[in-house]
Amino acid sequence: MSKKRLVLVGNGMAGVKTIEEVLEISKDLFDITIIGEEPYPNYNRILLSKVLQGDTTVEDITLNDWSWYKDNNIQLYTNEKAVQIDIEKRVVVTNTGTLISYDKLILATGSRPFILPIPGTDKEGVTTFRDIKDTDEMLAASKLYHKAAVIGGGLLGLEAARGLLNLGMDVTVVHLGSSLMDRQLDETAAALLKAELENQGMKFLLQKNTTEILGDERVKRLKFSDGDELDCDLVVMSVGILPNIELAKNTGLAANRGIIVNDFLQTSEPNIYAVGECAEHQGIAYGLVAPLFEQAKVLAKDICGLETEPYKGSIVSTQLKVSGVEVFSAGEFIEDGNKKALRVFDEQDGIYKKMVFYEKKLVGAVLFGDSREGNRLFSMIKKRADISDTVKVSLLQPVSGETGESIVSSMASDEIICGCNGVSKGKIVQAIHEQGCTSVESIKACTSACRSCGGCKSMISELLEITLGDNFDASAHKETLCGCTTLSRDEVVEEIREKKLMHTREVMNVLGWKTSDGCSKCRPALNYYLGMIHPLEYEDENESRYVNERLHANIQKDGSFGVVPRMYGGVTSSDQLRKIADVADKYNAKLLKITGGQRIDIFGIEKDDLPKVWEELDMPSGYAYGKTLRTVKTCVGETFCRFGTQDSMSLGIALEKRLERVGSPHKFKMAVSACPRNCAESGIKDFGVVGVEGGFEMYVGGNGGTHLRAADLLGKVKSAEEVIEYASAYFQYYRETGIYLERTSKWLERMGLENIKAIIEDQKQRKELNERLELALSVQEDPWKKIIRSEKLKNELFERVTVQQ
Ligand SMILES: Cc1cc2nc3c(=O)[nH]c(=O)nc-3n(C[C@H](O)[C@H](O)[C@H](O)COP(=O)(O)OP(=O)(O)OC[C@H]3O[C@@H](n4cnc5c(N)ncnc54)[C@H](O)[C@@H]3O)c2cc1C
Ligand SMILES: NC(=O)c1ccc[n+]([C@@H]2O[C@H](COP(=O)([O-])OP(=O)(O)OC[C@H]3O[C@@H](n4cnc5c(N)ncnc54)[C@H](O)[C@@H]3O)[C@@H](O)[C@H]2O)c1
Ligand code: SF4
Ligand code: FES
Repeated sequence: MSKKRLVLVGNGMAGVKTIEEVLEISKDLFDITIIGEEPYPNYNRILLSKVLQGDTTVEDITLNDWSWYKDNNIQLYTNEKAVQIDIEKRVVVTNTGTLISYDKLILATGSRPFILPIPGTDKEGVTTFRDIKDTDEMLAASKLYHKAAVIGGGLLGLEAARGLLNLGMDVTVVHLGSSLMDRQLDETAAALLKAELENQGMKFLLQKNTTEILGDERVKRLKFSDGDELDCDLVVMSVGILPNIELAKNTGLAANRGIIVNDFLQTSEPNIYAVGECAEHQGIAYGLVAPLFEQAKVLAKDICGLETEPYKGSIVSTQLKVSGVEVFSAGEFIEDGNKKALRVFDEQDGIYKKMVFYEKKLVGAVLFGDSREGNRLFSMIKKRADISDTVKVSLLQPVSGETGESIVSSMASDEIICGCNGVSKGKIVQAIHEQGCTSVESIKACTSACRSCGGCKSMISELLEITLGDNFDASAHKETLCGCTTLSRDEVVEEIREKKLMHTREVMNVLGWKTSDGCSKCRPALNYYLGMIHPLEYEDENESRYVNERLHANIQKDGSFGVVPRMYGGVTSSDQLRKIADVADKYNAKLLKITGGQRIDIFGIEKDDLPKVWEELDMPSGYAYGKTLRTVKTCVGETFCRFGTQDSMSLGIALEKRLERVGSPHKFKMAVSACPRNCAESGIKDFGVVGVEGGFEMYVGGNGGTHLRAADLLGKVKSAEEVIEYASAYFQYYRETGIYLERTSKWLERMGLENIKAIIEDQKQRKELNERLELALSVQEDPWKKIIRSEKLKNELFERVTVQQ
């Protein structure tokens, strides 16, 4: 039987993926020809962001090199554009006059960037970000010019802006709406994202409508509808995309925004198909690879004559590829009358998680700051899983206990695990069984999974564990510090001590980090470990800290900040209250609120006003944002209460003054109650003290948050001095052995209460722990005062973005 002629127009990601799927079904069905306008073999467009950001090179993003076409007998025309289709004769005509006959024709012409219809877009220095040529243009411009304006604060614009920052440019993102990534994030997540990117050095002009690009030959300035202007010598236009449908339209195929296709990717002409960004299915033209790869699978089967499920549309998820930022969005992420949201917002650490439910189903999610659960939530959204028997908030916790079985194990074989590269669970399992893969790295090499954004890594690890069963070598799959290294927390800490490493960069270089900059998980963790190991020598890296810690205040939903001054033991004075009231009035505070830790939170302070507020308060920072001692809650105790057996306030104040400021793996809360009635809730604190006849009982590992845990009895002592000595030793032991971001409740369970007790009760070890803590405490100073004193710090942290009028 003679082969049929299959022609593909568009040598991009969706088209070539379809050909790969066809070849996998059979190499003997078709004589294949591909026409591509770009001069390259098929490459991974997604990774252009990484090329611009300096994480990889153009050479490394090729998906199928020239030899692949040859080996598969594919006739390839590059640098050639299909300009006409003769439906009667079944011939494609290219711009060079080449005639190519087909039996089946696939159009995969992708999209082109939308160019704003304003004067000046033809000036030198105005570019888009779509292909290798654009990327090269930006790389070259960064060597000659300094000020870049990126128009459009969507995924593409932000990834471009991060790349240009990495190239040393001064970058301003000009965005039409009031919040970034408005197609993927709600306002809260967008505000957190903006704050994080500002701290990386990106500048923003929101709600700015660009009306003209000014300059002579080359761009000099942008002009906005409100009359403002912005100097720039490079403009990147990233305001969305438009499907390439001209060829289809000229041929008379039905088209709307994209080329209209049915559930088998057929156009209005029986032998012509469309796939990828150029195709419109049920009114949607997708702009992400995962849905395009799903289409490719259906199309390949159909075209090869195999029975296939129809394509019914896709639910999409996105992740921003900017190092140091974890953002995930999937499905319907905005609530309305019928769709209800569940939000968890850890303001201290800038972690925000939102799930949107419709009836008994999870239909959307937004994660900021910690996106580990993204893949699992996405899988549940896609499956429309019934979650009526699940405690909803537990969906945000790692799989175990309440959430039941692992999502990966319940996935069907043809479900996609790596969306970026279209790799299914079945293909990965096959690689494990047939090619002996035992690690994510080998899976990457054998299947291409995990080669792009890395978002599928945890699922691949889980699949390896499930598939290899008893043969799974846990030590080979130990919990690494993060994806940038193969080392665990303990190994990294040991290496830092042994090799006397002093900077985060040095750790990354010497210990062979896979990324040049680390990520949002390892940078703050390394900063903590280095400070804990070298308390006197290490210079804290503010830029490695989370946004609240960097700015020493708590960012709020509306972008303003909450300020919490220290009130030792929850005790205040009329003088302090007057100052707080004055500051609140003067800086238009929106709310004054008594916190759970017995102090006052002044909400609604603008970022630029923070140093003035601190100066006028003239009180120490309450570290309400820090991974350190937060508060020591006290009851009034024997001073006023008739049940009180001990002076709880004095002890609370002494403990707070002793332990404040020094960093710990996570926040640390304390309480002192003067009798077993326990009014200060000592039983749910990291370290709680209860006054009893003849002394004090000390309780540890309590937690009153999401994972409620009653504290365990550490022991009983006679005097307040002994409490301070034990508490200090306990705190230091946690500092030295805790995993960054591990609360004491988890730490205690991991280490074992008896083991901890043995250390703290040993007089010699207790003394040594106290001495080491003393050393760390000796170099602490109040951060608010430090910033107020230093013009340089003030400028770095609170500088305004200036707009030329
Ligand atoms: C910088 C960047 C980063 C991205 N990051 C992500 C990401 O992280 N995750 C994600 O899911 N998606 C991402 N995307 C989107 C993703 O790359 C696209 O969705 C995907 O490449 C679309 O595939 P396609 O085959 O439909 O189109 P394309 O990959 O654009 O391929 C179309 C090809 O057809 C050619 N062509 C067009 N017309 C003709 C013609 N008449 N004759 C011959 N050839 C023609 C074009 O030159 C092009 O090479 C990103 C896009 C960019 C630009
Ligand atoms: N990580 C990823 O998944 C990733 C990365 C890059 C690109 N992409 C894809 O590539 C495609 C293109 O990305 P994009 O960011 O250009 O598209 P987009 O449509 O997602 O975002 C464009 C943004 O520009 C804004 N905008 C529109 N008009 C404007 C104007 N006049 N001035 C200023 N801002 C304006 C919009 O509000 C929108 O937020 C999308 O399909 C996207 O999904 C994905
Ligand atoms: S804990 Fe005891 S001493 Fe303290 S306030 Fe309550 S009843 Fe009084
Ligand atoms: S999902 Fe992006 S690399 Fe796998």
